Amino acid sequence: MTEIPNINLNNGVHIPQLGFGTFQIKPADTVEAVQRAFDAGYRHIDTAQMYGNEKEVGQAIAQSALDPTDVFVTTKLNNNKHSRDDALASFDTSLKDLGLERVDLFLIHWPLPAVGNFVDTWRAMEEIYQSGRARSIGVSNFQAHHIGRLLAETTIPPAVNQIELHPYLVQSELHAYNDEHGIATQAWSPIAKGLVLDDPTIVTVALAHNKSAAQVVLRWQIQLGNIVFPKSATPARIQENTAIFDFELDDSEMSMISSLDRGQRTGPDPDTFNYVP
Ligand SMILES: NC(=O)C1=CN([C@@H]2O[C@H](COP(=O)(O)OP(=O)(O)OC[C@H]3O[C@@H](n4cnc5c(N)ncnc54)[C@H](OP(=O)(O)O)[C@@H]3O)[C@@H](O)[C@H]2O)C=CC1
Ligand SMILES: O=C1CO[C@H](CO)[C@@H](O)[C@@H]1O
Repeated sequence: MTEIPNINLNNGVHIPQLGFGTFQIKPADTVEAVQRAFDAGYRHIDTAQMYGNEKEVGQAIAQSALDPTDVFVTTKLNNNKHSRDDALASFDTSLKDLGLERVDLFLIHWPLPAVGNFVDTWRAMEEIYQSGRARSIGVSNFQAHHIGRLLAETTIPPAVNQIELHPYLVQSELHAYNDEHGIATQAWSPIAKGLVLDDPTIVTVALAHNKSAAQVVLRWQIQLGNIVFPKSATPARIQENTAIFDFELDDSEMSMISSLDRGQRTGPDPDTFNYVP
């Protein structure tokens, strides 16, 4: 595998542009899956308090031959932890479960507009950042108007905005907004949970490059400058999803894939999602 490139975040921290997603990997399967990911060359793991597998991600890191500082670890604040005290306490629990002294990136998982306190939650994230125990802080599922409030009312700009983004939900405007404010875009469900893999345009481009549809979509993401962390519990796919740095899509192929946009979400709409467990 060619080396995975890094993206330089707005605070100078480097993040590998390709990582490994762990949503819906059962705790009992997580150590093995993450270990396979390390063996395949991934050095960036995306987890969340919500996924219930932080302990197992931590075990995989501890059991590997890697120095923990060589693995970029992201976790996310759960929706029922938005108050300052809960945010600080749950962050401590995440560190304990992961077995780490610090994480590389800590995100607010959802803005929860009806709950209405994400600006205060962000101030707790700033405290965590200032304590040095999260090398970077960011947001997930924030729309431009949510980020606008953070930029206007708080001190530290988010390093990333992690949003649903794939060929059926290209998010050009939000991506441009993130760029304009120096915020890196992370694409969750980068292959739309598999939904886009039978698309005839993607299949045609894949055939032209002798690559799989998933590899072509991930390559499209990389060339857009997005940070991706496809999830797979299948050993061959974990490997396959890394083989995306030995070919390039031309401008016309990039446009063909981007033009598949149909504003189709596979997950909740951030403006109306207010679920608190
Ligand atoms: N911030 C947020 O709100 C969210 C963040 N995320 C993060 O993003 C990560 C990725 O998103 P996710 O929703 O998992 O969706 P993905 O777009 O990564 O798709 C995962 C699905 O695609 C399958 N798959 C993976 N690779 C291939 C391949 N090469 N060929 C065919 N099928 C493949 C997997 O199957 P199999 O496992 O059986 O191989 C799985 O069913 C999550 O794991 C999580 O870390 C996700 C959702 C929301
Ligand atoms: O991270 C997550 C995994 O996917 C779920 C369903 O799409 C999301 O709600 C959640 O944010």
